[in-house]
Amino acid sequence: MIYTCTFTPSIDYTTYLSDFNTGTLNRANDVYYYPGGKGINVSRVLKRLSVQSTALGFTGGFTGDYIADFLQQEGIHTDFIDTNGITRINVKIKSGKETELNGPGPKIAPEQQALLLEKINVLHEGDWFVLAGSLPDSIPASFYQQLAENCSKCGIRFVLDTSGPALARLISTRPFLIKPNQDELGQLFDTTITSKSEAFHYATRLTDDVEHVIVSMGKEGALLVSGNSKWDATPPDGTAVNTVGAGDSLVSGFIASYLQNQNPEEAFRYGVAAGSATAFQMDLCSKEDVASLVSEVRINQL
Ligand SMILES: Nc1ncnc2c1ncn2[C@@H]1O[C@H](COP(=O)(O)OP(=O)(O)OP(=O)(O)O)[C@@H](O)[C@H]1O
Ligand SMILES: O=P(O)(O)OC[C@@]1(O)O[C@H](CO)[C@@H](O)[C@@H]1O
Repeated sequence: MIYTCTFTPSIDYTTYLSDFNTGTLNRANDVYYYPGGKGINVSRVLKRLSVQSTALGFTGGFTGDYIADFLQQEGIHTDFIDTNGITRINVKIKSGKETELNGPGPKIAPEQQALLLEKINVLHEGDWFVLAGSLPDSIPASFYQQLAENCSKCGIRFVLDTSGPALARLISTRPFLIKPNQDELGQLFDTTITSKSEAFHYATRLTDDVEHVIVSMGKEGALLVSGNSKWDATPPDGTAVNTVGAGDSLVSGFIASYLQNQNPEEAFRYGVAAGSATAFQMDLCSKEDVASLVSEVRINQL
């Protein structure tokens, strides 16, 4: 079974307008209210790729109810913990350029943290635990470390897609897969990454601890380093409409394919196709979208 865990879910209030200016009134042409947060996106895409998962995490208030109802209507099993607060609304402005305004994560009390540990204690060998999105400062870093170490000890595949100090701290817990984007990888090494060769260089420095390191680089595609093997992917051509969730779709595509044939190169190809399929439309990709792009992903083994 796959469990995704989103500490900081959101409603993604996604607006389309022809022109956006700060310091004045703007009127949107179209608005959409998607359930968001990285782990939730992973669960949504997995479902579209015919893989069932349980979405864990912390939600609250009317926005939290909206997210849970939306996911349940899509046939996704949810098991959220109530925070007693209102889940954030993240604003995504599409006006040729993409501008994002993400709210702060929830305050999570010690008893709510304990509830999450209880839920995770039922996982067993062979399960997957996908910890994705920002991790609130209200929780001590030792808590995340404990979660991750429990996974490693029990033979649970731990997938980590977060950033900043939490990513730095959890690398040593031996995740199965991490997927920083190029900025997040740069932050990890206190540098700025501007090319794939630099990204390969830094990704390779993580392979003692991490089985598969994927670095996503937007329209430049992505790279995968697994042990001594390295692959570079060029994505299909297309017009980006909404890239929110593209990285999460890459993670979902990788997992969905890996479950079938345990082949990292094929999983990577499928993941990149899923990332691009999401980038090319308003909401997240469908299985048909991914199938139509997969042969257009160019993979080069180095
Ligand atoms: N403009 C684009 N054209 C083609 N493919 C794209 C484009 N943007 C993203 N992708 C695909 O999606 C993958 C992930 O994108 P990106 O690197 O932007 O992820 P991210 O920064 O983690 O995004 P998010 O946090 O919003 O999920 C890329 O590796 C690529 O395959
Ligand atoms: O603030 P975080 O947790 O870093 O990112 C949250 C977020 O931007 O990531 C998802 C896309 O990956 C969106 O659904 C969501 O709004």
